[in-house]
Amino acid sequence: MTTTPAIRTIGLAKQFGGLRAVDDVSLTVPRGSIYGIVGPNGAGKTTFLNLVNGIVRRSGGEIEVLGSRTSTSATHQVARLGVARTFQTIKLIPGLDVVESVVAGRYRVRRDTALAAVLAMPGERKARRESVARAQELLDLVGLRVPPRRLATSLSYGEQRRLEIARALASEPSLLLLDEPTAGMNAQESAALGELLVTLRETGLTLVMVEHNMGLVRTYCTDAAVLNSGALLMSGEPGECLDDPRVQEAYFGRRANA
Ligand SMILES: Nc1ncnc2c1ncn2[C@@H]1O[C@H](COP(=O)(O)OP(=O)(O)OP(=O)(O)O)[C@@H](O)[C@H]1O
Repeated sequence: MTTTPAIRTIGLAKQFGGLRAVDDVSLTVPRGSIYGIVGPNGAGKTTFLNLVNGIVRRSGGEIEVLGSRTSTSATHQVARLGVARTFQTIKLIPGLDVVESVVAGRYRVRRDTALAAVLAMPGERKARRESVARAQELLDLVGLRVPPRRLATSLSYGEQRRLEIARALASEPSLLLLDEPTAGMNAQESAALGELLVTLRETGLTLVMVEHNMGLVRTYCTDAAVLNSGALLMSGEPGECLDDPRVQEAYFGRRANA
């Protein structure tokens, strides 16, 4: 049984010029958790995710992902360890249909090459059939029931968010990082997403989610961390974190005491 955490940061720091976007953050995300990262606007939440998957390089401190030291790793190296990511702004490739959008996410596990695809070699045809079949399974898993040939960008916002998750899952990750997955969703869609996270966790995945929807964090996260001005304010059980007076103060300032 693996005992290394999904993510461990030690004194992690990122400066943009004079701004400390992430400031001395030491955090452990246990495997198998649904880990919520919350905090006011500009707290450093997205930057933290960007540091973990190598989109931005740290200014100081150390990062371990799935048992490997990744402090200086590039995004593709972190991806190869089994890390996938969705973004605050949906990033679907224009012109691709629903199934192709998911297949596009399989690059980490597909062994076929672009040349093989062009030549349509027998091995490539088999790999492609497998990729399409897996894409359809994943669309089912995320509960996206739309015609497979429908253009991805024609889906509703909530559907596109699900499609993004299916695409991220297509790389068969062990750790999925989600940046504000319910942004723009209504209450019903948000709750459905929460249920999806629970289902994904049951498959053995670790999920880390930056989220402004406190109800969702309280209901579905197993653990939470609160960032404020780049620093870790507290971490622990989600309800305890969200009800802590220091966290209320960070969110609402003096109004919390009024
Ligand atoms: N590439 C960058 N260059 C300069 N400053 C940046 C960059 N990325 C983020 N920042 C700054 O770092 C701080 C933290 O930003 P970040 O996006 O991580 O916060 P956040 O907690 O995710 O905010 P929000 O909840 O509003 O998305 C902000 O002050 C932001 O303006």
